[in-house]
Amino acid sequence: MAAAGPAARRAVVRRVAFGRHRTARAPSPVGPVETQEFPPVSVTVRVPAKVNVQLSVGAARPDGFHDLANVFLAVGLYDEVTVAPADTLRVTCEGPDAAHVPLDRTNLAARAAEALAARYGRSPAVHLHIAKDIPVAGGMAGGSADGAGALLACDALWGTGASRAELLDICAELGSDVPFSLVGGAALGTGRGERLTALDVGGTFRWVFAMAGRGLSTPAVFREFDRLGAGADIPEPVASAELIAALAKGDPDALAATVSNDLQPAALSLYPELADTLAAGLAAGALTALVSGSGPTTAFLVRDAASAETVARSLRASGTCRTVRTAAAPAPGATVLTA
Ligand SMILES: C[C@](O)(CO)[C@H](O)COP(=O)(O)OP(=O)(O)OC[C@H]1O[C@@H](n2ccc(N)nc2=O)[C@H](O)[C@@H]1O
Ligand SMILES: Nc1ncnc2c1ncn2[C@@H]1O[C@H](COP(=O)(O)OP(=O)(O)OP(=O)(O)O)[C@@H](O)[C@H]1O
Repeated sequence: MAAAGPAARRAVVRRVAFGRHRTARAPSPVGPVETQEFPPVSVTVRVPAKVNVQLSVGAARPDGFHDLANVFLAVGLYDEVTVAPADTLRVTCEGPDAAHVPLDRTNLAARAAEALAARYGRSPAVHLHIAKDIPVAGGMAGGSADGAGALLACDALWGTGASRAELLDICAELGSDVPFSLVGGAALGTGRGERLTALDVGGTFRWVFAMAGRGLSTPAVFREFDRLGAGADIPEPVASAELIAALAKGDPDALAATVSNDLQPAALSLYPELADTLAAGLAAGALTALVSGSGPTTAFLVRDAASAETVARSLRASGTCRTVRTAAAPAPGATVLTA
């Protein structure tokens, strides 16, 4: 599953090095030709979005975070992060939501470059360009994807050779969702979601996503979860064995029967119109409908590609959302693209 695994990473980086970078040939009339590799000119990494098929949330911890049983599934909607040497660290972004993406050092891609540079005692001066297709503030880990993508791209550009464990450590410092953006596939996240155990997926799951008219702030949704649950006894979050079995079987009906999201009531409380989107997708034949993570993107699991088209068409016609996309899962994690 992990396209970002050490062996895979070495392989792709080598592909980039051989495919794209200048190789100097020293003139040598006799004897073997000497070759010398130059560092890459730029590196592009593709990173998937996620949907949470189970999101069980415990009580607020003293540090303000919540313990989770968080079953992530990477889906085939992608951002691409390109990194190239520059005089100073700067970020640019293109895509339908680009206007909502911060271009200063609060951008998760910039923070990732700074974190890796600090660890290796080097300058973080790079130009990071984000081609953004994942909705912003949509509950699909778009910023996290850019953080993981920038980290892997800088690692390849600078030839730092950081281990997978080191990269995952930096990811966890950047945000709870960032480690999963690096590894992709499917995984159970415990702790605040950053401690990952890979899960088997036995087939392709088809999804339709409805993007909402505005975003929701993740901290605000967790706060609303706390407000709605105030005074109640909040159980420890536990992963569902039935759901993990459904993923392993690749069975969409079984998965539809077991998905859950404890943040959904909080997201609906802050954005009540999402109930109309969920109802429209269900009426069109989706096997199940849920808010993706902290929302407000809504996710519809369907049986096959034909059903995805039907549900997508109905959602577009319903007037209850901004845009509609279809995607398959699982998707690989952050991957260096061939030069
Ligand atoms: C809702 C999810 O997307 C589900 O995968 C994640 O739990 C959120 O992950 P994220 O966006 O990477 O969030 P972080 O950047 O780590 O945290 C942002 C804020 O969300 C809240 N937060 C996040 C994760 C968590 N387990 N408990 C929390 O209460 C905290 O208020 C935190 O300050
Ligand atoms: N590279 C980035 N892309 C988008 N937003 C970013 C980025 N870096 C920082 N941000 C900030 O993070 C906020 C949340 O954006 P993001 O798209 O990651 O939300 P999300 O998908 O709901 O996150 P999650 O699903 O991980 O909770 C944005 O409103 C923006 O201020």
